[in-house]
Amino acid sequence: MVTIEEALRIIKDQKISLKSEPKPLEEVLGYALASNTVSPFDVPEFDNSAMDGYALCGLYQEYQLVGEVAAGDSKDVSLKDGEAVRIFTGAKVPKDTMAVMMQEKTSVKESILYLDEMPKTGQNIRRKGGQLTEGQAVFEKGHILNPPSLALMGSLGLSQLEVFSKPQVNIITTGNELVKPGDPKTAGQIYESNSYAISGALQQFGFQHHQKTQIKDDFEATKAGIKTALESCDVLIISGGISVGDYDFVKQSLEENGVNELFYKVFQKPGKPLYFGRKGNQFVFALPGNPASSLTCFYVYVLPLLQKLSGYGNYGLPTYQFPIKHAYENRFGRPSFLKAAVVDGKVEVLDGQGSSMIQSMAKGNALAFVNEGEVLNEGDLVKCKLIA
Ligand SMILES: Nc1nc2c(c(=O)[nH]1)N[C@H]1C(S)=C(S)[C@@H](COP(=O)(O)OP(=O)(O)OC[C@H]3O[C@@H](n4cnc5c(N)ncnc54)[C@H](O)[C@@H]3O)O[C@H]1N2
Ligand code: MOO
Repeated sequence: MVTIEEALRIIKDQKISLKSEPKPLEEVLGYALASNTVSPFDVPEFDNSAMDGYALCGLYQEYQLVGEVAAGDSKDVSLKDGEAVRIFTGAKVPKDTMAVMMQEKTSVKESILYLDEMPKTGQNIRRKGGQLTEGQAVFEKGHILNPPSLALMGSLGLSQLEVFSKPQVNIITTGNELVKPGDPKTAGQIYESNSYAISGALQQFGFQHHQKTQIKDDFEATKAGIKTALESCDVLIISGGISVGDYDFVKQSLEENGVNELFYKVFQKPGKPLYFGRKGNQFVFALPGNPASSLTCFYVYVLPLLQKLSGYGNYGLPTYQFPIKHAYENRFGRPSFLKAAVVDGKVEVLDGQGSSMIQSMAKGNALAFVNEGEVLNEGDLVKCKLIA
């Protein structure tokens, strides 16, 4: 049995080699960049107008109107002192423009432009290189591409990026009692639900599973199922069959498939019988079958590994501290990730902390960490991971 810290440290310390691939800009959200990016040109590339209005040459309150420049116009307009042109947001400002006045502060009579106020030098002009200059560092290798990053890369004209590949994930669920939702079931059977939670949590963080297999509680079937799954994945996530029952065959089947144990059992609730192992460059998590245990272990342990394998520098859900809404004592005898709801900046520990209870987790949005035996008073700060 290891502590939570030891388990996380073992995951963090895994030596891995990252793969990279070129991908189109449309498909790189959530990927980490595999190389540094510098700006190929100044952004913006030319002085341009921040407003719909008038580009002014010289600083006066009256000008002779001599033409128009729209966004995208490439013609070179030159202005003489005392002249102005109609201009629109994003349009290249004529050479010698001193300022742009927004149209709401102007009036025009017979080609004479009148300003309601004196313009100021540089007013409403977005300068060449104002955001980035040619050759300037934009992102370092490892930067995780979020929507504004995609906009920035697009604005640099980059249609394809070199990113770290994401791991291929397979899922196995185990249990004779499990029936696919929608299929008929008999007494003693239940509907299989963990794979939907795991697959959903994968999607929540930009991953997806490749194969999903359901295996009966049978040693040979488990061994064969694991062998097949390991033929096509970087990370195998198994749910159930990892405890000490007579029908829990996962651990032995992993050993017989050449998977080396890195830890088994974590001093925590839920998810005590969690297993983590490695075979070459492949990793295996066997998550305890109880629905809340399996999903909690996904968020706390599986997600950081998947992100590390995707080239993330910082991985795992961040921890935030919130004051607790009510007094609470952890009487579970183990450090606990409690199903909780963070609302209006306060955390509430929800009813229904059993490892099989998924309803409370579904209605909440956080895992609140409370140490073994810890006694909290209303307002005390609690470490939380937000899961929704
Ligand atoms: N003698 C002991 N018994 C148990 C221990 C222990 O230390 N000693 N640990 C308990 C804890 S803690 C957990 S968690 C479970 C984990 O057991 P397994 O990983 O072997 O899981 P199963 O026995 O296969 O299933 C547990 C529970 O979850 C339901 N389940 C399983 N898979 C699914 C699924 N895909 N969808 C929905 N529900 C699922 C299953 O029906 C069981 O009710 O062991 C305790 N026992
Ligand atoms: O620790 Mo067990 O994982 O669900 O209660």
